[in-house]
Amino acid sequence: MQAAIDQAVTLRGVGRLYGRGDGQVTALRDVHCSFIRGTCTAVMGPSGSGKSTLLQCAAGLDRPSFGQVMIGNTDISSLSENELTKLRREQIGFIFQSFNLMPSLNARKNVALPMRLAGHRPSRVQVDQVLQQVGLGDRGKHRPSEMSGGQQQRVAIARALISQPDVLFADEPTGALDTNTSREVLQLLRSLVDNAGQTVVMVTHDPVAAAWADRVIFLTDGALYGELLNPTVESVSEQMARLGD
Ligand SMILES: Nc1ncnc2c1ncn2[C@@H]1O[C@H](COP(=O)(O)OP(=O)(O)OP(=O)(O)O)[C@@H](O)[C@H]1O
Repeated sequence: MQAAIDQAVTLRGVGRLYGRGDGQVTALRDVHCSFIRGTCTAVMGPSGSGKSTLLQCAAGLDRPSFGQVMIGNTDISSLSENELTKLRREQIGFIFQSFNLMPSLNARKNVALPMRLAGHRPSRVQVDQVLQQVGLGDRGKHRPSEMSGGQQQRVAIARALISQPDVLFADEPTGALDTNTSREVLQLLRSLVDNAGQTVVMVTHDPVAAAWADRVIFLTDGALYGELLNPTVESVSEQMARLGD
C-alpha cells in the first residue's frame, strides 16, 4: 500500500476579498493546493495575481474570507487570535524581501529576538548552532550594517529557524539581492530542504530562483492556473511568458 503523502500545509477553497462594494478586490478565489513536507515550492504569477496574499493566508498572517487553511492537522481558520499567534511562533518561519532585521542588534540578538519576545531565552549554543547552519558561525557579533545583503538574509533565515518551524515561508527572499548572493541564499534554502527535511514555500518573480524548487505553482487573477514539477529556468520562463508577464 502506498504511504499517505505528508502535507505540511493544505488550502481548501481559500478566497480573500479586500474592501467592500464597488471597490472590492478579489485577491484569491477558490484556491485548493497543498505543500508536501520536505519539499520546496515556488509560487509565481504576474504582478497582482495574489501570490503574497496566498503566502500570508497559508502562514496565518492573514485570514481568508472563505475556505480552510490546515497547518499539519490544525485548521487555523478555527483558531482564536492568541492560539494563532502561538502557532505562528512555534510552527511557522517567515522571511521577507527586505530582511526586517533590527539595525541596532547584532546577529545573535536578532536571531534570539522572536523567542525573547515570546518569553523564552534561547541558549548561546542554540543561537550559535543556527547561525552555523546558515554559514555565519563567525558573524554573531556583527550588526546588519556590517554584513552584506546575502549575509543579512541568512541572519533572517537563522531567526526564522530558531523555533524549528514546520514550514518556512519566504516572500521574494532574493528580490533585494544580486545574482551571486541570490544563489547563496537559494543554495541555503535548498540545503535546508535536502539535508534537514525543511518545507519551504517561496514567492518569486525570478525563473532562476523558481528553478531551485521541486514544484512551481502559478497564479493568475487570484486563481490557481497550473503547476510545473522539476522546473527549469526555461520551462518556468515559457510558462510566465504564456501568462503575459
Ligand atoms: N490590503 C489590501 N487592500 C486592498 N487590496 C489589496 C490588499 N492587499 C492586496 N490587495 C490586492 O489584491 C491583489 C493581489 O495582491 P498580492 O499582493 O497578493 O499580489 P502579488 O501577486 O503578490 O503581487 P506582486 O507580484 O505585485 O507583489 C492585488 O489586486 C492587490 O492590489
